Amino acid sequence: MSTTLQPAPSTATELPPVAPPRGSLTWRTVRDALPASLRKLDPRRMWRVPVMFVVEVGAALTTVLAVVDPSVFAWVIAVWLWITVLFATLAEAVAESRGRAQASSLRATQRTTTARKVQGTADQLAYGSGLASLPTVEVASSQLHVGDLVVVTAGETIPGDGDVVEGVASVDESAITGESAPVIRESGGDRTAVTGGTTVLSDQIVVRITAEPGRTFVDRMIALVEGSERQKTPNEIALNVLLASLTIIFLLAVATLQPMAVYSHARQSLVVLVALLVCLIPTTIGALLSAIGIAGMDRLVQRNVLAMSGRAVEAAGDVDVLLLDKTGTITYGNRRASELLPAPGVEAGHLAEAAQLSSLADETPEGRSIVDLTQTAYGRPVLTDDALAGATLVPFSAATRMSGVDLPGRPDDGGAPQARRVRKGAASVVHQWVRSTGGEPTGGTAGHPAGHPLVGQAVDADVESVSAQGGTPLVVAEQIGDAPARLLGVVHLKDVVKEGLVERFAELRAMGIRTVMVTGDNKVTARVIADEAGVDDVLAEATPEDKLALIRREQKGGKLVAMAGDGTNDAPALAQADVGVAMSTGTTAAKEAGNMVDLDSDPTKLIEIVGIGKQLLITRGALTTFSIANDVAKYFAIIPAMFVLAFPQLHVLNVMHLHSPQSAITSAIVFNALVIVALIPLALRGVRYRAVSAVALLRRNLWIYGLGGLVAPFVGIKLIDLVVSLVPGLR
Ligand SMILES: Nc1ncnc2c1ncn2[C@@H]1O[C@H](COP(=O)(O)OP(=O)(O)OP(=O)(O)O)[C@@H](O)[C@H]1O
Ligand SMILES: [K+]
Ligand SMILES: [Mg+2]
Repeated sequence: MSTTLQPAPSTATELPPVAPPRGSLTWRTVRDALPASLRKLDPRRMWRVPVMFVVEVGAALTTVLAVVDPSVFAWVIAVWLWITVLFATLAEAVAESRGRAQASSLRATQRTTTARKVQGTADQLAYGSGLASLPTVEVASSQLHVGDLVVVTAGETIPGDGDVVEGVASVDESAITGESAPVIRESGGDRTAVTGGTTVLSDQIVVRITAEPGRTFVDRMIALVEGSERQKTPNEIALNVLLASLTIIFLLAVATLQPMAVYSHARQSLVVLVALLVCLIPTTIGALLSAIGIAGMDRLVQRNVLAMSGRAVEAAGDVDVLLLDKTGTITYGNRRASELLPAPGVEAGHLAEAAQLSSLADETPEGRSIVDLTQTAYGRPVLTDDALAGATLVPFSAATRMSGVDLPGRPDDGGAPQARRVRKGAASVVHQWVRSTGGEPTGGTAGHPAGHPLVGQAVDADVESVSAQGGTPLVVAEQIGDAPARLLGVVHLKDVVKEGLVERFAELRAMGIRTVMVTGDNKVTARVIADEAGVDDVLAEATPEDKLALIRREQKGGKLVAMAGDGTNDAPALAQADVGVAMSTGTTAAKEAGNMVDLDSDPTKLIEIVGIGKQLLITRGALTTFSIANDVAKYFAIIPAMFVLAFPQLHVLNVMHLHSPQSAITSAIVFNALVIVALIPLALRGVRYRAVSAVALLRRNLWIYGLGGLVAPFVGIKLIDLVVSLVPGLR
């Protein structure tokens, strides 16, 4: 197996076209979005947003009235009502336009390529090596099916989504992530997944296809960014119900206004009543609601995160607990063997040989690094595959936390006279294994036939010291024949804590979010790393079931839980979490279990995801506040002006001194429409968001958007009235 990566041959890769900056409303974006916004005027679509549907019906009605009984006033109102609806559909179309651009550049990666398919079955996987040398046939990538094995060599395009089952390679994923730095993909560990359409830069890998053509990751991504899969979230539905109820209330209010008006000899025309209704119902938020949701998804996509549901994005905004795994999340994740610590009375060479033997068929990066170390630092020749003839492999799993090999005795052909079993893994489980053979791992002699007095304590001390440095200790033990197993020593796996985590976790704490590190590693290592990284809590020696149980426990207590993970062992927990972010490098199981995928495979991005979720909720809240405050203010701004002729006493309330009832109502309608356009950039960009507590944010936003919403109509309507009053026919 090749573990050194050859330098990458240079390949020209095109980056996706740069979309206009978020939240900008240039002529170009408007022009591009115009056809889509006109299509969205279809009442069958509009119906889904009741507030805007009412406006559209009102626009149609006033148009008819203007035709039947033409007047400048009626036409102006009709036109501005249509503009109001159009601004709403425009907001949504502009929000979607980025996704459309991204989708078309993604489609470009979906060309059919030729794949070299291995003529064999997955059974040949048993030894985890030698697949690439099997005979292959060339087939079109569109003909590949789940379970097929394909060989991909430097310079070739990976023909479909899959898991690397053999080898290690550097891969250019820029076609999908826009990130030009190559990434490592390798078999066995938590970096196995590859995406169709990406290019192998160096070395050779064998990939097992995991998605049928047409159902690949890129297909899903296209559907997502285009918004065709977007469904209203529960929160959006609730808000829509609220807006619809307000609409009905105002509809009744306006309907009952007429009898009173007639009674007081101030009968209002139908056009005025429709205009008044539109002014009072929450059109601002009704028009922008969908754009806010799309923009939130889009902000995630810009950070290379794909959310499979809008619900997940919202949940991210309300998260209470964040679970992070240690290896690869808090640490860099390239855990490598750095040192062998033999037990007293054990030759270093003997420990090295046993460590190598038990790692030969271990396809995890840790396993490979052990083989490397025994060769480079301990000069062990590489054992040939022959050394494993007739052997039974015990593969590593997160549930057993141990791996190894059982070799048969081969006295007849000059091999070892007795059967031999070697194990390596977490200290506690290797201890258990030693006990199961009748050995005593902690006692003075630690099952050592030579009866060395200090083996148990010495190995324990080494485990402790490796852990105290934040390393992962693997204990190696061996059993010859039927004799009790004995400890041979410790392998030190080194990993480094990522930089800048302390600050990020502090930020989360300020937002009121608790961080918990969950790891399969031992308590001491876990504690050391947790302290260095600054997480709030730690769960060590966790099996996949423990992770799942922890999430369920938190959820029972009413908490929303987010988790980042990459391993197959994380999949159950990712599925259970309210927000499950799978690393794109991770295993297919993990990617299918979560409700978000991070293309950059950066678990600390959870922090940004939480920020984006919060920003989405805050933006929606702020604009709802603004919209309703605005409508209330409009009521007081225009009602006195409308009735001032009938009730001269109202003049006291007519603080705005609007020109005439007609100009008042026209100005209010124009203002109502312009507010929507004015707020499109904010809806797309999101309200500025800082890491402070939810209560402080709420208070601040109530002030800004509540008060702003109350004041704005008075200023805006007055200014527009000054202009409108100059128009003949509206005076
Ligand atoms: N290749 C291996 N062979 C034997 N034992 C291993 C191997 N890799 C890991 N272990 C042991 O199993 C334990 C759990 O594995 P692993 O670290 O993958 O768990 P995890 O739950 O994914 O936690 P994390 O990834 O956060 O560290 C390790 O701490 C180590 O003791
Ligand atoms: K309104
Ligand atoms: Mg892991």
